Amino acid sequence: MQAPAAVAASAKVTPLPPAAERPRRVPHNKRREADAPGVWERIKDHPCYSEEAHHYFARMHVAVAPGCNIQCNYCNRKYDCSNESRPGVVSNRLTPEGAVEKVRDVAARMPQLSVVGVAGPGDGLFQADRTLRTFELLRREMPDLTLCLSTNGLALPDHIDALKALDIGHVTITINYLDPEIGAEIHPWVFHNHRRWRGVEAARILHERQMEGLERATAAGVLVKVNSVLIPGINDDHMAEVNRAVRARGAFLHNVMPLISDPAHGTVFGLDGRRGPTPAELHVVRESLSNDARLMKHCRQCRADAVGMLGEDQCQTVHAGGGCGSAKDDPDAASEAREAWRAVVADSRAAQQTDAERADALVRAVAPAGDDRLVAVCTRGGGRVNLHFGKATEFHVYAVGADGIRFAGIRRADNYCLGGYGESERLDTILSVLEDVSAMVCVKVGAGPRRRLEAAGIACHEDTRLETIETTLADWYAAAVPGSGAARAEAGPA
Ligand SMILES: C[S@+](CC[C@H](N)C(=O)[O-])C[C@H]1O[C@@H](n2cnc3c(N)ncnc32)[C@H](O)[C@@H]1O
Ligand code: SF4
Ligand code: SF4
Repeated sequence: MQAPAAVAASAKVTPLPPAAERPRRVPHNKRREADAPGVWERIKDHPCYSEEAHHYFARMHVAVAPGCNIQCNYCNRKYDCSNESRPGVVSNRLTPEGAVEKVRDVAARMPQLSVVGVAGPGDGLFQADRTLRTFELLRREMPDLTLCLSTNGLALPDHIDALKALDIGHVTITINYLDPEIGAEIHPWVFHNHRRWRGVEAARILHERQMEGLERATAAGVLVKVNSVLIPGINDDHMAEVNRAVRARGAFLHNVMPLISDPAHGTVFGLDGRRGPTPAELHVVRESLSNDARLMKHCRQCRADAVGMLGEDQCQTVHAGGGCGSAKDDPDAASEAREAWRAVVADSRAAQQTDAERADALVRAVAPAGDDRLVAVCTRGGGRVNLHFGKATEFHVYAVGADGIRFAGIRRADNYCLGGYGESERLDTILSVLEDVSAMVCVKVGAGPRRRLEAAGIACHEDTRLETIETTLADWYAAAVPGSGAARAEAGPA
């Protein structure tokens, strides 16, 4: 095989970054993430199915599905804002042929692209012919890309065979409730069997179809992710039951995500003033589900036309046709570049494995029982502590303690530093999203924000080595937790 640089040159793609800058994250979660034979192979390149993979691989949503067969009180597909990043929002709707052209264009410039999904702006199985046609064209032209679908599940039982025939092995179903009384508070109507159903009857139909779709999809070997929107006061006390039910029916991952609610979005919940959960409330619910590895915690609740690595959406530049260069279409060269990127990632993973496993084991060995701390990490990717506090637009939160180093979620807030000065109101928001966090780890933090963070009980730890997150956290832990430094010295270097 050609060297990555040669492949990149021949493909006229964005060259792979120099070796020193390439991500070198360790798949220490691999065993936790994939506990059945063959599963790791199916998730290792999927940025949504594997937290570890999202440091390496990009996804692209193609907005070929405008219509929807149900109504959710948190969704308003008419509202579109180019600066807004949340589900259902989209700037351009595509035909199947237009979608393939877009994917071809992005793939030629982004060797990290591994997954193409249909995720709205409506439901991919309401006008299923558009979605299936898109998959068929993509499967034919770019067979190495993983194809993926998100649906509310109402029409899923009717399309399992068609999805299997196209080798669609990853499907997400949104399931917010089991009890139709609760469901009726979330979904006012569904359109099924040529008529509109309302209230509890509608919610019962949706529930039965979701369970049937889930069972049939998992029986057909599809890796199913279940999305549940956590809506305080409606389904928060119900979430454990939902979790048990979907796991019992073979769901691979459960993504409990916060309600996004704002009157400006024009949704029923937004206009009613129903709030989403705070990050701390979301954390408590996720922890109560206690099946850590099978919970997705790195979801960014993307737009229906999102493109790029999770957390750094490039859809505006890509859809505007600029920003990434102007590579000529050349599917073979782009496919070789993707292959080369996968090889780079495989090497990096192998090389770094020991490092993070050792850090994890070290923390387990030295942590006093019951000591579990949440730490917010500033990273711009690659699994490293490599970002200044003032530039962070999201914090990767880890639980560090007797259970080792566990990824606990992403907390988003606008960055504090606005080029030379800091924004006090933004710091207020950051402090509120980090309310249950006991430390913040970054490359550098200014004296002003440090004072406010520390006054709020958040210790600040600077580390300029650009080390992996796990190694930095193990070092921080040894320094921060009384007694663990000495134990660490006995255990040897991380
Ligand atoms: C990618 S899917 C779209 C496919 C399909 N229509 C569905 O809803 O499952 C969008 C996901 O975002 C969720 N979502 C939409 N609006 C939301 C909001 N305001 N807050 C939280 N989640 C939301 C949906 O429930 C769904 O899980
Ligand atoms: S199913 Fe999806 S697209 Fe349809 S209303 Fe609900 S969130 Fe919106
Ligand atoms: S919304 Fe969540 S699951 Fe879907 S592409 Fe974004 S990160 Fe992945």
